[in-house]
Amino acid sequence: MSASVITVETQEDLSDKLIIQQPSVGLSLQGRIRVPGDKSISHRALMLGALAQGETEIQGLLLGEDPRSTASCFQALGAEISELNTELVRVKGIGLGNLQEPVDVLNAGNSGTTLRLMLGILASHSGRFFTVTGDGSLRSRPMSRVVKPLLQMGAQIWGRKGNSLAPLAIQGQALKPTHYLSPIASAQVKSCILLAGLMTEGQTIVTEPALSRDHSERMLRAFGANLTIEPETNSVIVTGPAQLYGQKVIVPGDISSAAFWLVAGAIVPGSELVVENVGVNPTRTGILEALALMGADIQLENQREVAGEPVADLRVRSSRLKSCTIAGDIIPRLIDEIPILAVAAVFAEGTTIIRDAEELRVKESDRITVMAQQLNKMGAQVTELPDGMEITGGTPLAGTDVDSYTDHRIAMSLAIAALVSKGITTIHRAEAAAISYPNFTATLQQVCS
Ligand SMILES: O=C(O)C1=C[C@@H](OP(=O)(O)O)[C@@H](O)[C@H](O)C1
Ligand SMILES: C=C(OP(=O)(O)O)C(=O)O
Repeated sequence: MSASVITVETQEDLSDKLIIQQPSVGLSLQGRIRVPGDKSISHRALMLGALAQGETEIQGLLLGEDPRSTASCFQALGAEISELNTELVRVKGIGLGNLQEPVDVLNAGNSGTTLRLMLGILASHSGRFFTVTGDGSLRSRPMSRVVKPLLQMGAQIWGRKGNSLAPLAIQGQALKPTHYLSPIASAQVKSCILLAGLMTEGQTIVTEPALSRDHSERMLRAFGANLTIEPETNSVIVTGPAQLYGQKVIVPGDISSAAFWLVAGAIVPGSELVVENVGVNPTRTGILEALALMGADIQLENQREVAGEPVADLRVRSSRLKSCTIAGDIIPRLIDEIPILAVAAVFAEGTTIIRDAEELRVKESDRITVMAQQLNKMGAQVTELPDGMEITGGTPLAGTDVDSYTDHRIAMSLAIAALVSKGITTIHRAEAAAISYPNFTATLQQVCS
């Protein structure tokens, strides 16, 4: 059904206001859509392509700001990367150990994945000096989680606040292998150490308390690294020194981006949407399990494997949602989807509890505080917990002025909440969506018309 009014106004400071007016006649979302390429896989394809011998071809790369940051860092390190597009990006690798010393500071922008994974690569490139930084958000995010294990491997890294904050300076070294017992389940920590282990003689082992996304393991193996996985202990072993060889990578749609449409389709009455070609790697499908617990009607169709990653089309039909509790080992498998899950909980009957998610406090924004404050401004009942949120659903929302705090996932989550809020919602600094989802507003307009 048409009639919803969605406009974007660009401000003098170049930030965007996304204005969403709820239609007076019922809105329902319909159609078949695609979401942009997976952000985690896009970063890794660019990085491994740069480190490999020979050419890597990437289809379906995410053209968001974060992978652009990765591409520009690795260009500055000597890799030849063709113009970024979704059809075909070619990366001419320079081979492990051959990165150039860049003539300027490497800037990871807003991207934690770029900075943390790149640190493992730089620290192990002996004889070269690197400096790395990021935007205001990234410069406030903790880097000690990767600096500490790298120091344990003999790396030389300096930075603000006891080497815990960017900007950081790195003197590349031949590292020694380690067995790192990570206190947190983090794919960025795991991947950083595995990448450092590629050039390190012997067995580098990472053990994490719960399983985090395994895209690095899948892609490293495909590129020729010697990797052993011990699922019973959540451990990965890389034996170095490795050689990587250029590959063909096909990037599936990002389930973290699909999550906005899954929740929108579930909460907007009378909706039916199909999100095609979505990556459904089991280390990422916590959102599907959480929404199923809440009574969402989501079906996986046309399940297949594409270039080493499971893929499916996801059909969602609106339904009455009920509350649930989300905690424990599922958290790393839906960590980026918690802001949109909070929106689902606002429209569910009963009180939803989200716990063990303190990581959200150190993402692009403090996603617990920001989501609670912004949803409460719209009339929701969200209470902050130290490690999550308690959300009592069922109170109708009313549009008002809200702010993304320059966090892409917050901007898009608030836009979906606005579809079911009375009146007009204005989302300030909505341009943040382009970090992971450049054409979000266009797809929003498409499903609403
Ligand atoms: O490795 C990755 O690509 C990512 C890992 C996650 O972070 P953590 O490893 O910090 O949990 C996730 O939040 C981030 O968006 C992407
Ligand atoms: C946390 C995120 O990304 P990163 O850590 O790479 O900035 C995210 O995309 O939600």
